[in-house]
Amino acid sequence: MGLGGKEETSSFLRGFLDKCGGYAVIDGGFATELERHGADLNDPLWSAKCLLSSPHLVRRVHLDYLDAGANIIITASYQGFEAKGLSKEEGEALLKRSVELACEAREIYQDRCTKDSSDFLRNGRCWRRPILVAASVGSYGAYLADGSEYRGDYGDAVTVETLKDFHRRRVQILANSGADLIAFETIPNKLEAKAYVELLEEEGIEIPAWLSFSCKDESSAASGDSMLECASIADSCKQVAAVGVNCTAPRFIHGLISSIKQVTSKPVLVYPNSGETYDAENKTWVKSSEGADEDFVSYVGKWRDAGASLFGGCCRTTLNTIKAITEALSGKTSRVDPSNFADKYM
Ligand SMILES: C[S+](C)CC[C@H](N)C(=O)O
Ligand SMILES: N[C@@H](CCS)C(=O)O
Ligand SMILES: [Zn+2]
Repeated sequence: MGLGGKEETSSFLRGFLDKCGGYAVIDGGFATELERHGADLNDPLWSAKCLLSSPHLVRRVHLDYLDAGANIIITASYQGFEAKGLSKEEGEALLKRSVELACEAREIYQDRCTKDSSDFLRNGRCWRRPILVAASVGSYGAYLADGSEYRGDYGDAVTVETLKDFHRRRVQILANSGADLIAFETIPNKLEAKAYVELLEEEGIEIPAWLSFSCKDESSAASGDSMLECASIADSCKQVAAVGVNCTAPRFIHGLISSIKQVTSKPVLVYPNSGETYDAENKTWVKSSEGADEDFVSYVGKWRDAGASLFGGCCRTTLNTIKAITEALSGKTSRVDPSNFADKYM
């Protein structure tokens, strides 16, 4: 979906949201769905393991989220691959493959809509609409595989320069992979936000990006850095098309949207997790002392009223979460009527 420069980059997501009827649906927990299909992700590569062992499953999960109503599917490139038993070349090929698989799923979905419009009429599964592929870049903490994407405690030895160097190659590759945007996900601190913004500028990245933070309460990123500061850093960069929060307990989302809205007019995205806590040692999720709130969909209307415009789910959310979000938004917005979408957008 080529863009013609930074001016277009900044308005790209707004145009997309207009086409979606004002609000867009992001997919749900990707690894969670892989595990539901039997994938064992107890591996340093985590969900990226399936790019090697079961690419058909990666494509299938993307397709399932499209069937659930997603407008944006996020690639399986979340976990950094360096020094995880792969050569540099193998790691780079895997990054490209992650985008190809998502693009293939989109193509299959769109072909199915074209060829079998009766499918749409029969069960509402297939409905032509704008769909973007977002290339995931998980934080440095994700790569460390010790749960530090939920703490942001990288230590004094890690600087903005360290982080830029760590992320540079992955960002260059994903920017030229055919993805529509880069999803910087689960960012736990302002240091990494600064590194991403500088990297986007230094490398002259021409596809848009979003910056999405993991947070520990209603007003702070996981490290304790203020959300106001984190979102201001994101706001300062032209290539950043949206700012938001992911893999965070639903109970904090409303306050976080208010903080973000105070410092930016860019679109706000939210894709919370189930409210459980990640146990990095065993690579499992445990009930939080405050309880899980899997069924957060009833809050989507309130989050929309607070100013968010992109909604999805992160870890431990499922196809049902995304179906319910799609339903909640289509009941309340001017999302395009599927029956005349083709005339307008295809
Ligand atoms: C979003 S977390 C559940 C991803 C996995 C983590 N980086 C790990 O390797 O343990
Ligand atoms: N896109 C990633 C985010 C993990 S926090 C996933 O859904 O697995
Ligand atoms: Zn998550």
